Amino acid sequence: MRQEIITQNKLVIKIGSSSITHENGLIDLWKMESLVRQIANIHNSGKKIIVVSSGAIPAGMGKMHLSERPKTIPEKQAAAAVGQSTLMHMYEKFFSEYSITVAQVLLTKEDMYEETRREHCTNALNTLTERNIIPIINENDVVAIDEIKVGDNDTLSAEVCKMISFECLIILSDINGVYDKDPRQNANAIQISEINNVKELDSIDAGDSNSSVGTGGMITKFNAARLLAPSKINMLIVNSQVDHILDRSLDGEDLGTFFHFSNSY
Ligand SMILES: Nc1ncnc2c1ncn2[C@@H]1O[C@H](COP(=O)(O)OP(=O)(O)O)[C@@H](O)[C@H]1O
Ligand SMILES: N[C@@H](CCC(=O)OP(=O)(O)O)C(=O)O
Repeated sequence: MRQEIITQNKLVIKIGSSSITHENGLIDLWKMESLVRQIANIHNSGKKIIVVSSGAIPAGMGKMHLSERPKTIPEKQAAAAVGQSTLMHMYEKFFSEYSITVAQVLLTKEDMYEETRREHCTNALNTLTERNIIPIINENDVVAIDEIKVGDNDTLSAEVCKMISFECLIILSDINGVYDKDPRQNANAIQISEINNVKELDSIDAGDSNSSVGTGGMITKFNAARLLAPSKINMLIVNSQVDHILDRSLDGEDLGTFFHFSNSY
């Protein structure tokens, strides 16, 4: 079942904040460089890639020397504004080493759910990928206040994957995959290799994030899975810190948790 990923050529890769930042929010250059190199290599192999990257608020937090994640809306907006440009600057720098052009795409909830805007957005993303440019998407946190926010990039990346009919969403996280309960709270938690039906999610204890930079934990990853299942789109959650994680996952190695939805639902 897992082998199906080998033949999938249209991938959305979602990068969680912890996969590219230090706990203090500043960009972790080794982590980002390693992920960019792997993504560039997959891109060179001919697959279509869209990146959804978190990290603007932590990066802004780091650059503004804030000791903790901002709580008020204006502070979050300010941190996102500072951090987003830092994030893109670093992606530009690393991808340009492999002669790959990237494009910043900032989305709001209306772009996902309002028909005309959704269509415009789909056209823009298709044009970029057809021209071999890698779109790097984030929520537009500077203008999206709580009531009009998607709120987390697990959900956003699933919506993007559906919108452009890509085949698989790969979520790069700080954990090896899904466990039957949060392994950071339960030492005896057992990892799950494959989920074949969305109903299986109901019996798993999905908790919130435990890190200073993450949003939503496993709760929002399960939301993403529930969005993808009816469209028969697969999903994979893997630990971004495992050596050569993307290459190995795309070779069909049994890493992380594979949500095999293409034949189910
Ligand atoms: N059942 C579960 N299996 C695995 N991780 C879980 C589970 N429930 C909660 N979590 C938490 O979800 C976290 C990953 O989500 P998050 O903190 O948002 O990080 P990221 O932004 O890197 O995806 C894990 O570090 C873990 O603490
Ligand atoms: N849009 C926010 C990211 C929100 C989010 O979902 O974060 P994460 O749980 O680290 O993927 C930012 O750029 O900081």
